[in-house]
Amino acid sequence: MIKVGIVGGTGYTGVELLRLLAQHPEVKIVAITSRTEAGIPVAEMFPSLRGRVDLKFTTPDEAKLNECDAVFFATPHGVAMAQAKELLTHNVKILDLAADFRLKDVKEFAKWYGIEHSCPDILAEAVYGLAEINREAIKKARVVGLAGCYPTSVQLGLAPLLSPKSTGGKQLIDGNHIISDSKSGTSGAGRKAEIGTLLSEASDNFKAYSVKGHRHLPEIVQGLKAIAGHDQIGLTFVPHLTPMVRGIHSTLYVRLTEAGKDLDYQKLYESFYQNEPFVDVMPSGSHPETRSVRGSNGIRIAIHRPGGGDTLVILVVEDNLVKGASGQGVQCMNLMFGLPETTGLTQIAVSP
Ligand SMILES: NC(=O)C1=CN([C@@H]2O[C@H](COP(=O)(O)OP(=O)(O)OC[C@H]3O[C@@H](n4cnc5c(N)ncnc54)[C@H](OP(=O)(O)O)[C@@H]3O)[C@@H](O)[C@H]2O)C=CC1
Ligand SMILES: CC(=O)N[C@@H](CCC(=O)OP(=O)(O)O)C(=O)O
Repeated sequence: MIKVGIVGGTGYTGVELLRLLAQHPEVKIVAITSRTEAGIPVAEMFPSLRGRVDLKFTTPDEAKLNECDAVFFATPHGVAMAQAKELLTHNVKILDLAADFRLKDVKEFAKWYGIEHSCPDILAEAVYGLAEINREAIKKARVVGLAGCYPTSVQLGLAPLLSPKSTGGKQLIDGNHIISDSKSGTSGAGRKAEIGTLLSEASDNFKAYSVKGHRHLPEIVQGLKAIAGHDQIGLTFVPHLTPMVRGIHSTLYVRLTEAGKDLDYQKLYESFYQNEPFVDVMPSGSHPETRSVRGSNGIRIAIHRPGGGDTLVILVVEDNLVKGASGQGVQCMNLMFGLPETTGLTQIAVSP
């Protein structure tokens, strides 16, 4: 059994990790931390875990994280990098749900996250945690910086149009003018008390935010450049807050080039994702719904070419807490420990 610790067990991604790992046949959860709830039984705080998780929250200092095989950080940005060195000296593998190990450029990290990176050497060896793109590197990684929630939907939605594996090196789209119109449920903002996510503020309401620049923009651009193998990427990314709890819906708009006008994009996507257990390319003309992935590690994609014109519209849905966070983490952990990638992740979505 893989001995797993979770730092930040009271947040939304932390409790989602508990839900998934408590059902994982190869995992034993041995430590779960909370500074504010230390000493409280996990199942008292989350009755959904009664009879399934028999642990109490401990402070991060008391938790025996060095004795784990893997530690998940479901914490704010900056926490994982402070503990990474110590854990690595004890051969503990690290999976960070925050952004400490995502952006490779430390100046960009400081600019967007407002903190200096404390371990650039570990950042240099860390692998970006998006299994469909980076599978082989994740298998060998000691540190994985799991992809962000919005970035997962945008990168997987665009990868077949940019990756030389499917384009054969041709520029099928104008990479400098990509638009991502993305919407998230309120759980994306975490469990902390904030006015914007109060029921009376967020329900019966809909708005864009961070149009000037969201911290996921550099992460998505970095990822798209890596997928494409060139730097000609320009992205307009506009996130929105929707009155739902879980789910992300990204609507992606791209302009086809002359070289890309005569292709069958349905076939291109189906072929690119044919062996991916968590990516469902829906039949042509579909309109995927967020509830079709709610609680599952699936991501559903549909391709449209309105009026047969030069604009391709790609619709992508995922559960931000599963494929956008904790499920992605378990998928990467499976790869790091040589397990079948779908182990513990075969839940069907809760729909309706
Ligand atoms: N919500 C989402 O959809 C997604 C979130 N993420 C990322 O995952 C991380 C966790 O997100 P989320 O679960 O939403 O956050 P929450 O705010 O819901 O939870 C944060 C957790 O971290 C703990 N924590 C806070 N500060 C510290 C600290 N300094 N040291 C140790 N533990 C700490 C908190 O417990 P306590 O204070 O009691 O210790 C709490 O359990 C964030 O970095 C977020 O950006 C990534 C993808 C999607
Ligand atoms: C709705 C909402 O507020 N979403 C969050 C993003 C989710 C998140 O936690 O970001 P990471 O994936 O980088 O960890 C936001 O826009 O800041």
